[in-house]
Amino acid sequence: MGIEVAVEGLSMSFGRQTVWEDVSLTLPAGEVSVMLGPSGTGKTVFLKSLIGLLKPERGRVMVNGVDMVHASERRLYETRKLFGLMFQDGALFGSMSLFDNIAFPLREHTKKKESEIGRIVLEKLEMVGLAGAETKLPGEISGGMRKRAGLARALVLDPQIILCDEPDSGLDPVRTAYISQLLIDLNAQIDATMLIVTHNIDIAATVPDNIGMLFRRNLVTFGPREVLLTSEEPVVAQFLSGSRAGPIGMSEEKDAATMALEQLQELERTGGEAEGEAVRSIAPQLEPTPGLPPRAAVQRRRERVRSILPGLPPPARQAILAGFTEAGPVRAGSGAGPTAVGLGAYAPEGPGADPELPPLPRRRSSGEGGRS
Ligand SMILES: Nc1ncnc2c1ncn2[C@@H]1O[C@H](COP(=O)(O)OP(=O)(O)OP(=O)(O)O)[C@@H](O)[C@H]1O
Repeated sequence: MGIEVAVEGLSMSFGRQTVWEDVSLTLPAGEVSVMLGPSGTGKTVFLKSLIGLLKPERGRVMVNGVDMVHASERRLYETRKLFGLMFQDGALFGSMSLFDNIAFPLREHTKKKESEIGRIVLEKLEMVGLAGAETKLPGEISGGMRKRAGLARALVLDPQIILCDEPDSGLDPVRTAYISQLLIDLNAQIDATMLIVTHNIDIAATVPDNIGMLFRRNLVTFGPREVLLTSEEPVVAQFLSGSRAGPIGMSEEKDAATMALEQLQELERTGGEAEGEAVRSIAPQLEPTPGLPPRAAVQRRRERVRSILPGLPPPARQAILAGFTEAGPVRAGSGAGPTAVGLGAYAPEGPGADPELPPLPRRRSSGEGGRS
């Protein structure tokens, strides 16, 4: 099972520029969390701070008893092995084949024999739907395939925490739906704690168990997905509806006069109806592809959320309780949820299959799948 990541009072500045301050949250073990936020609010900086690549000036990041902010280089090096990091662009070495790129962490950090390395690399390539592409160079494949290769590389050391920086950037909506499904499938298979940084509302609405949002140097919210998805906070409502009316401007923030004028225009346009209400129905969460095991995190989360239910806002409470009584999450392609509309399940295998899209994951046993 994945490891919990506890962030306590974290503040980060570059010189006189405060990126965010006093951020506290816990990524629950084995659950999938998303961090949203407009451009430039410090999502990538947050991700890098978790793994100790950047040093916030205050606060702690506790992983397995190690504080990633203050630990010695030796302890950091050891603890980083628990992490798999998927960079925005895949961060592959252009002159190396996919095989060598994915084998790189194994050759650097382990003493495994080449035969064992080969077995692991091919297994991870298959997990991300890239079986057969091992001899390709990064320049010979699409952006979506490069992202999946980056994910395969993040998996080779069997991480217990996976950090994904904008897995959807540069991808069309169909490829984004595939990567969403892939992330849920991976969580089902390895039960790792996952944090995904993204602007993408479809990913946020359908993939994670928990969602947070950074804005104006603060963590606006972090908690069960239903809390943000039903939130009436103006910044959240604007972000979810993709509207220009609200506190988020072209350069992240707007002045008060511009906001007041926009609110007036919006009131005139809608005749006073609350902006964004139409998008407040919650899309069902994706579930693993049939044949994969159910996500172990689902049951753990249910118990965890039940224990904090009384302290949550009423709309979130209602949505959570409704979710408890419904049949459960859906898969991309089932027709439910914004990402799912019009998509098939995974691409077909065999002749004529789209080489850009992953094949159906290998089935573990015919009796598994679905949710108990
Ligand atoms: N190494 C660095 N040195 C100085 N400033 C930095 C550094 N890294 C990031 N920043 C600044 O920190 C701020 C947050 O950047 P970050 O890339 O984390 O934002 P983001 O929310 O991930 O944005 P986007 O969604 O556009 O990728 C930006 O103003 C950026 O210029």
